[in-house]
Amino acid sequence: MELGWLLWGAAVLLLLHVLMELSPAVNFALRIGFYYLLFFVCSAFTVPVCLLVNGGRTVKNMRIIKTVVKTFKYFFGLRFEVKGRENFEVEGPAIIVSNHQSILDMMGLMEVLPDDCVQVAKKELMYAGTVGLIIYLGGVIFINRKSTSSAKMVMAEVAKTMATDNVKVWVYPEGTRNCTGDLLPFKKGAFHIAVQAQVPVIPVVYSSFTTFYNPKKNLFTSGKIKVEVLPPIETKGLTSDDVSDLTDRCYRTMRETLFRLSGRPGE
Ligand SMILES: CCCCC/C=C\C/C=C\CCCCCCCC(=O)SCCNC(=O)CCNC(=O)[C@H](O)C(C)(C)COP(=O)(O)OP(=O)(O)OC[C@H]1O[C@@H](n2cnc3c(N)ncnc32)[C@H](O)[C@@H]1OP(=O)(O)O
Ligand SMILES: CCCCCCCC/C=C\CCCCCCCC(=O)OC[C@@H](O)COP(=O)(O)O
Repeated sequence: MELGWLLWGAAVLLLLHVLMELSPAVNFALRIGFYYLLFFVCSAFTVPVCLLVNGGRTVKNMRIIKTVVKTFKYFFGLRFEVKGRENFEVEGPAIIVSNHQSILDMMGLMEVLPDDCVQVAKKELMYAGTVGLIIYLGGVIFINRKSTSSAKMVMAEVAKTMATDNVKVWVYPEGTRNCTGDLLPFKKGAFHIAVQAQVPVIPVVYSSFTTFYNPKKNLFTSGKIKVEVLPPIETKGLTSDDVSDLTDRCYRTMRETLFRLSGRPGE
């Protein structure tokens, strides 16, 4: 009986292997499906740990989440090469901005995430089952992208509380995923809060995923991701009139860095 189950298991694994070899679409679906499953299952196990250790919603839970998510890269053969970590060592709060290519960014985020740092996320993620629950417990700030006024109100509140809570805030200024190897124009929310709170902006750039990950081409192989944490950009003395310039400056620096890290000639 047991031998029968073993043979069935081996046959299913063999079939999956053959299908993956034959069809890039199956290969992609299985790998990305496994990625989702890891998040879903690990979140379910991590929720009680966070509740037991820290008692509820707090940024301290991010340390636990980070420890778990940092192991995921080994399943997918991904390597991160990080430079400039020392640039996170500013005293007090800061706004961290980075490029956002795909859901795989969650591994890159956790690879470099400094302590006491919360992220701004679309509110829909709160309803992603166990993942929603764990990111709620981690202190993630949820915004409603369909309502500019409500998103701005939440961001303004963040600008007020980040100093008192002494937290850093991680924002994806492109506002959505973009896996083209370039940057989308930046939204200004992150830069408004940096100026309102008079805290530095720290840009973080991840090299393009396009050589190993492309959902349109069913591509998802192993690969290396270069990450650079850039020097903080000060905002002391800046006013709301300077937000556009600050946004442009940050965008240009990050775009140049993205192209350099991705081995793409600049424009
Ligand atoms: C153990 C297993 C664990 C499993 C889990 C593992 C890992 C997960 C753990 C944690 C990770 C969670 C991280 C999740 C990542 C989620 C990523 C996302 O969800 S990205 C999408 C959401 N983020 C954003 O959208 C941020 C960027 N957007 C903005 O900043 C926007 O500006 C906005 C504030 C959202 C508003 O956007 P909207 O399109 O509605 O308007 P505009 O940007 O066009 O702005 C209009 C106008 O208003 C001005 N403005 C904007 N903000 C402000 C402000 N705060 N104060 C004043 N004025 C503001 C802006 O400048 C425009 O005016 P003008 O055109 O004149 O310049
Ligand atoms: C009972 C409900 C069950 C729901 C089950 C859902 C299971 C979901 C399981 C795993 C989800 C893993 C998601 C990890 C977090 C990904 C963060 C992310 O990258 O979000 C994208 C967002 O930045 C931008 O969104 P868009 O590009 O604008 O779109």
